[in-house]
Amino acid sequence: MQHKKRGRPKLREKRVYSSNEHTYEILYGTIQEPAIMTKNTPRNIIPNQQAPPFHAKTPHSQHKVTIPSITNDTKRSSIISFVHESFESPYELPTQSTRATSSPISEINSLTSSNNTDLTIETVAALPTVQLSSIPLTSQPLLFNYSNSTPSSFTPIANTSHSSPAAPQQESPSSLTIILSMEVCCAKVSDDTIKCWGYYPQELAHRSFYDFISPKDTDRLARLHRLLIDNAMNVTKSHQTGEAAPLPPTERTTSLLFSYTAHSQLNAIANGSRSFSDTIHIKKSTGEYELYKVVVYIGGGLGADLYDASTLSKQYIVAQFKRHEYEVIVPPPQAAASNVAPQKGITSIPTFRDETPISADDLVPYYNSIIQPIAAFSPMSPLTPTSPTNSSSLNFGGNNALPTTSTIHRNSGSNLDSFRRNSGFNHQPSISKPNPSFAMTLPSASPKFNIAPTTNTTNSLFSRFQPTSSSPQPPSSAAPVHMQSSSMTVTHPTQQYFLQTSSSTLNAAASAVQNKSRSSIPSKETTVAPPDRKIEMMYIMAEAFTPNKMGAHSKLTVEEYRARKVALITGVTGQDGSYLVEFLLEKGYEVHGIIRRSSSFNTGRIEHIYRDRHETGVKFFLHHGDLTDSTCLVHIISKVQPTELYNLAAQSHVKVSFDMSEYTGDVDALGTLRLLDAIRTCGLTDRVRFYQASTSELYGKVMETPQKETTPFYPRSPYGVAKLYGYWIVRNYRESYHMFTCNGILFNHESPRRGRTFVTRKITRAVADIHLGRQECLYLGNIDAKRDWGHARDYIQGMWLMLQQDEPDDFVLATGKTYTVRSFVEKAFQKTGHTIVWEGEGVNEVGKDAETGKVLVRIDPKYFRPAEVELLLGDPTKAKTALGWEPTVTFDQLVDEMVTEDIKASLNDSKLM
Ligand SMILES: Nc1nc2c(ncn2[C@@H]2O[C@H](COP(=O)(O)OP(=O)(O)O[C@H]3O[C@H](CO)[C@@H](O)[C@H](O)[C@@H]3O)[C@@H](O)[C@H]2O)c(=O)[nH]1
Repeated sequence: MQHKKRGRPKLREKRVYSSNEHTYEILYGTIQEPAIMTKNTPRNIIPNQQAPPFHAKTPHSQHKVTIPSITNDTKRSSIISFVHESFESPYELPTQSTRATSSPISEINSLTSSNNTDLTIETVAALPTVQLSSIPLTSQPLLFNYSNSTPSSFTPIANTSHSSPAAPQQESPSSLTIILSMEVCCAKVSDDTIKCWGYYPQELAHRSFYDFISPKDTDRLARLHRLLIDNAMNVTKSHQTGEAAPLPPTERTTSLLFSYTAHSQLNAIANGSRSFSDTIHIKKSTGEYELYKVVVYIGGGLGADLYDASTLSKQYIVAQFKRHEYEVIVPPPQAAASNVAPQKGITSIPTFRDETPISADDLVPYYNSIIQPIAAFSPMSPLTPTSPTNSSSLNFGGNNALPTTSTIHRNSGSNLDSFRRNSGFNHQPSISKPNPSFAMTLPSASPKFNIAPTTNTTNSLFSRFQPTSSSPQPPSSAAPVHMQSSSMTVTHPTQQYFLQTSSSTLNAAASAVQNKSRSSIPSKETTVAPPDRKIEMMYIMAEAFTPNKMGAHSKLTVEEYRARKVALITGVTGQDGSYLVEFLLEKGYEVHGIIRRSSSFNTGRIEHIYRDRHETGVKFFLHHGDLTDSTCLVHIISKVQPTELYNLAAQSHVKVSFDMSEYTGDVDALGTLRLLDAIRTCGLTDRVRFYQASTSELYGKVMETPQKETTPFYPRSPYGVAKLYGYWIVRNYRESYHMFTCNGILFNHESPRRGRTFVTRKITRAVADIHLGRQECLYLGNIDAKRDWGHARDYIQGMWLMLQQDEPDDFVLATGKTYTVRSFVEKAFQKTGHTIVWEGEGVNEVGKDAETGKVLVRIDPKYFRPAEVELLLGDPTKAKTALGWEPTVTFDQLVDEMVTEDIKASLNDSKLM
């Protein structure tokens, strides 16, 4: 699933903010409402503070939280420190006002490490006073210790009317609700996102919500996510006796119902379930971040049954966001030092300190302590108690530490009770109140509760949740969920269809569709997913091309289509490609070439041909592409609509193929297949003639001499083997799909444009440089290998001829003469007046200048190949007979031309290639 790539972030990331949002540092604590010090407040580091294992629900009132401030902080650039933590939340979203008792920023800045000072933050929300433990200075944000001994010291303060510097008055709504899948992807999005965050709802739809929060808050969202999932699992576990609760499957929960069920109804369905809260920075469309309080709880419905683990994935997450409003008053520095002693009875929970690795298991006690069955007060639950407990008592039993997590396993079936027994953690966690706006009539039995029935029981279902008249937020769930016909087609992108289709295929489809006006794509094809998705997508692509070129050409007969004379060449920047471009342009073709993207210039051989496409009469075009990328191949072929396709691209160096065998196979073998498939995909099977650059390397350890079309193949390198695949897939597609595909089995063909790592060019360039005094010696490998060398320009014509025949076939192109590398060396040096005499044997053999005795040629075993092709000699009879093709350049002429050109190139220090 694409969105999963972004994935659930690691819990532990660096906490120091340093992005375009602000520069500040989060201090993790678990006061019920986040306490925030904002802009221009020096960064405060609150060490050794432990978050409470949960937060007991208390009535909303004003309380004071005392936080020690830290002194001598050298990182003055930090702007904001605040404390927030995932915690169980009341359903409502009370506006929070937080302030610290007065202390100017300058005073805080002047504090020293030996003069720790408490910073008191008072919150309007209901909170016990938190006494902080001692403060060994640390640069890491720590969690609070939380003591049950302090509730009596709650200090209500007068409500403050200070406005938040970080939350200026805005006209946009300050709250909104989003329905998320259980994988935290946006399933249904409030229209208010445009006003609040600047996004159209469609921009969020089906995307991971992680995309829209500050990267530094991903761990917070992850924790909320974890809490919800654990909660759901706990419920399931407790009702599936003897069975370990499995994790919900990671299938997306988006469904038709999200599309056709009102937001308010989805929201209301889950009303009353357990909720958790945190503060999270939302990344707005402007790139700015804004702090929101988010309350999340699990919604039901869509066929879900809370007590059936198999339906866990059909739950969804209701996320309510409210712009966080706060204010800060900094306490005087001298108020600090007294409240730093650690207190007995403090229960610490695992912290998220950067320096202390924490495992998921470390969190189990914490989760267990705060998680209650979400079914307890959920309308989904048949077990909702009739008189929920409101109270919350804390008794930490004097334990200062949680039990080892080895005894408590999230999924091991251990339960909260045993944990409490073992740990002395005798807390009866608070239980979310049911929303008072609901008067529920619950069944005595435990029927499965399906919010999304497929029958018209929907009405009766919702009749159980009639809102009271006094409800401040009457849910609209009284109205039935409007079910849609199951035959309805759906196109939203989270369908399994899309999940199971490779991204490259989808991309290909998308880019192809760009070439087609939407209206011309039959709606049937865009909305119905046939079994074979890839093929279907390809058909869509092929269909998509019709308005552009194929549309114009589709009415042409095959002959008329071919008369357009449009050639597409892969490997256009190579020796053969460059000659072929010239040849085809000469013949009146429109020529398109595919070039690989490269950070260095690789177009030296075609620069003299290329003209800007804005000039008039341009018939040569280049396209970026790669044989390893079928998407781009489909795209290019669809655009170019070639009549002839020449596949000259390859990793063509035999020696290199031993070092890069997989890549060679990918490009040379599968690349050929991709091209052929791309032609078919574009619906051009009977219109494109295909030339494959096969090679005499297929003969390898030759089975007969000379080699002809019928000689058995015996490749001797990864290159040869890959080319063998190419050869056979070309024949196979010819036979299977009646494509006009030809293999040109070309023996070595050289020219001044030959790459300098191939032996002929290596020799002629060295001869030129030695002749000009620019090089001392030429190092070679096996100089006794024999090759049938022709001139590339001759062979280009042979390629073209193959595609002009009535029937596709395979042809050998060769000179019928073979020479050793040694002979080539001698001939080349002869051109510059040096006669080579050979002395020694094997790797010690050297070639000396007969006149001066200077060693001009040496053997370097590094150029030996693991398996050598010793002899190649082609029989071009068939080509001569069927094509009328004959080589025109002799061996002597070839060497002469190459040496001459290399002397020129050396003189000019040409960067020809
Ligand atoms: N490249 C190279 N080859 C050397 C050297 N010394 C000796 N040789 C020998 O020279 C012969 C020719 O080598 P290359 O010029 O690299 O060509 P190739 O291996 O025959 O392959 C070329 O021709 C094929 C057609 O038969 C093509 O398919 C292939 O892509 C490539 O162009 C080989 O037997 C090789 O071992 C050296 O220093 N470099």
